[in-house]
Amino acid sequence: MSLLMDVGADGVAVITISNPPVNSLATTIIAGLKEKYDEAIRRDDVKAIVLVGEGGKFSGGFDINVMKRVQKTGDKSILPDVSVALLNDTVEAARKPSVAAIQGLALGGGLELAMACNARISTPKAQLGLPELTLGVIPGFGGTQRLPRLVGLSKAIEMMLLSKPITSDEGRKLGLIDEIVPADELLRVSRKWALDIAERRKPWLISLHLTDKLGSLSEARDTLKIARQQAARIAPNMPQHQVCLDAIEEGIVSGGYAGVVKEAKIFKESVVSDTAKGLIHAFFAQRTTSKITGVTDIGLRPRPIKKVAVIGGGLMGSGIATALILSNTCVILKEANSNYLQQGIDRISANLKGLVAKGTISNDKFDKTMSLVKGALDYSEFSTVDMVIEAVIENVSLKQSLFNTFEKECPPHCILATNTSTIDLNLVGARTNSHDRIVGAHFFSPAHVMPLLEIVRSEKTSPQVILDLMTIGTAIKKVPVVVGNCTGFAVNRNFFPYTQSAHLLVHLGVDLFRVDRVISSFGMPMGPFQLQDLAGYDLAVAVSKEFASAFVGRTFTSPLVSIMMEKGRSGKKNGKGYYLYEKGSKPKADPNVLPIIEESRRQVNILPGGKPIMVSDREILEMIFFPVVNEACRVLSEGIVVRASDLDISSVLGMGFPKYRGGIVFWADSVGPTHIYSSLKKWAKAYGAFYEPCLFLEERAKKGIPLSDLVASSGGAMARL
Ligand SMILES: C[C@H](O)CC(=O)SCCNC(=O)CCNC(=O)[C@H](O)C(C)(C)COP(=O)(O)OP(=O)(O)OC[C@H]1O[C@@H](n2cnc3c(N)ncnc32)[C@H](O)[C@@H]1OP(=O)(O)O
Repeated sequence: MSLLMDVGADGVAVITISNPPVNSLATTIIAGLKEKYDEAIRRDDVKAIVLVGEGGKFSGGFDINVMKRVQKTGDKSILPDVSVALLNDTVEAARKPSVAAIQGLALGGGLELAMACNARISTPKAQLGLPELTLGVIPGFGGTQRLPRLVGLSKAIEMMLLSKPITSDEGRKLGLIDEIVPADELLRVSRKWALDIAERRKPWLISLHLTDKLGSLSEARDTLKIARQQAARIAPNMPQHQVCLDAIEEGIVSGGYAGVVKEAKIFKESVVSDTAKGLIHAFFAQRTTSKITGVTDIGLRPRPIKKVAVIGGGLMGSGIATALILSNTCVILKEANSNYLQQGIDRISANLKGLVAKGTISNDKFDKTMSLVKGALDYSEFSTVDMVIEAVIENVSLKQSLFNTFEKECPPHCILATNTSTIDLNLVGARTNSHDRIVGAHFFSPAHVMPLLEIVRSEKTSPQVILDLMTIGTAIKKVPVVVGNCTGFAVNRNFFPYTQSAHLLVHLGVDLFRVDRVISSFGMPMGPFQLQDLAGYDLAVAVSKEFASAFVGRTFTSPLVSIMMEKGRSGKKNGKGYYLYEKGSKPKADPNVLPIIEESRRQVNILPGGKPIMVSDREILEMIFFPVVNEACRVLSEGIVVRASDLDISSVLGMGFPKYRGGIVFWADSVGPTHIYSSLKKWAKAYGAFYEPCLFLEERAKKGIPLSDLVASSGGAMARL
């Protein structure tokens, strides 16, 4: 980490920020910037200043580790005073102009630093944005004030509220960037701009003083009002959106400086909010998944995977193939007959057309991408593939025979992966001698959209194979999480009690639609019953049987889905589930389901004293999620994941657990293991073994140890991996 200042014969001081990999603005960098500026302003041989980032990136923003430290210690005084002391009083108030020379990216505090300069020169395609809201904080280095003044209020609000970066080319059109130049011209042109401003050949603009793009006060108020309504709709549980608008409004009503002061105050408060704690935890958790002891730290290098065979062109296989070809990997799609093969190719084509319709890819890219997939009815080309991903139905003997064939037809280096969501890897590979290269590649449906990839390893899977799959997973834009081998792996196993506890509550007399409402307002994308409508009832029945046999004594089997099917309801598939589905309108709760629920309640007959239980919304939430936490504890204690934060990120990306709550284990620790344990114990006594807390949870609750602290575990944890 360093900050160098080099003063040229032309009188331009070039200050280079160097803090790999993204030149984040660590506190020492910020202190160094202040020192270098003071020196540059003092020195007679300096006429102007150019700021640049080392290694092709301007800056990825304020060092997020500092915010994490504040959250841990509660000590806000370690947050440096950047917006007033550095940017306002030093950079912008200097007698010598500054130019930001931007390459690669200028995000968050990085862009804010650039906006305090008097001009910004950029290379093409640099990413510019203020993504602070995704971390639960607001821009805190003047971004809420300078961005609206440079690009206009509406665009600035859009960039901040959606945390959506723009390219420098778009920035040039908007007025954020003054000139686009090739990388090898960046420094020369930036120096010239700096001297031109110093010598008044170009205007000396101070972003905070600009007002021409703000519009009238009444227009601004209307824009802010609409933005507030949108924010309330898209981010109901996230306060940072509204307070960001408060800071913007202050600057418009009372002037830029007042806005900067208010923004700094709100920023500091937002750093310690629960939302920021959850989102910053998730930021690091997601990046930590790429570090696996014994795999990524032993000097192995990923082997190139150029060609992949996908077996089965059904929903999963075609989704996986789509994800691969979208990232330029050649795919051979193997099917059992030409009819199925055509259907598989059509599904891939439909997936891509969906992306064209959304504007995600162009028609040209569609053609190029489709040309990367080739259909096959035999194994003649398998001798050239680097990886096979089997995505056929969950039938053990079919899979065994396929893997036996792969072993014969594929080259010895080829990775043999299965997309099974349930079957033991050792069983899948039982008819091979290739256990070291057999691995689970568990995608989530739709596979070309869902970001999570569970990489399932058996005790025999080689580190090289795991590393290769992690690498291709990242290349196809998935977040790979390495997990151990067990029924349901990490995500499905962890979340089976979610649906079951929802069903149990309904059979204890709680209104089904109320359960869904409580869970959606907690932040899940939809309630468990609406999810069941969407996923399909056949799947619900099959999965429920699977878990009932794997986890004897801690499952709840509900007849409700079967009765729904008997009554001609199949969920969203036939438009009639717990909800009614009509094209163009939102799902409507169907009151005709109530007699079906009554019938199911009669069959199960567990209403205490024949009467429905009385529970608050908070209790509903806890009765659904505490059993999930309980299973998470078992997953942790069995070492199915290497650290608790992997389960957090899996729950967020695989199940839609609200990211701003940090993931399932992080949330559980914020609620407190003691409360979770005692609640489960109480419900186990009243309603049965489904709620019985596991030993891991009991131990942590009694000793006051956080669930995420695996080191403190008394054995068991990580034993498998
Ligand atoms: C007051 C201010 O307004 C507040 C702020 O500025 S808050 C910060 C705002 N900036 C951001 O939100 C950007 C966050 N970073 C990113 O989105 C992405 O890292 C990126 C687009 C910059 C680069 O992405 P990519 O190349 O895929 O690399 P990625 O793996 O994400 O990051 C590389 C490393 O840099 C770290 N990093 C990235 N941005 C960082 C930051 N702002 N602070 C600290 N570390 C950061 C990551 O944790 C990761 O560390 P690791 O190698 O130890 O796991």
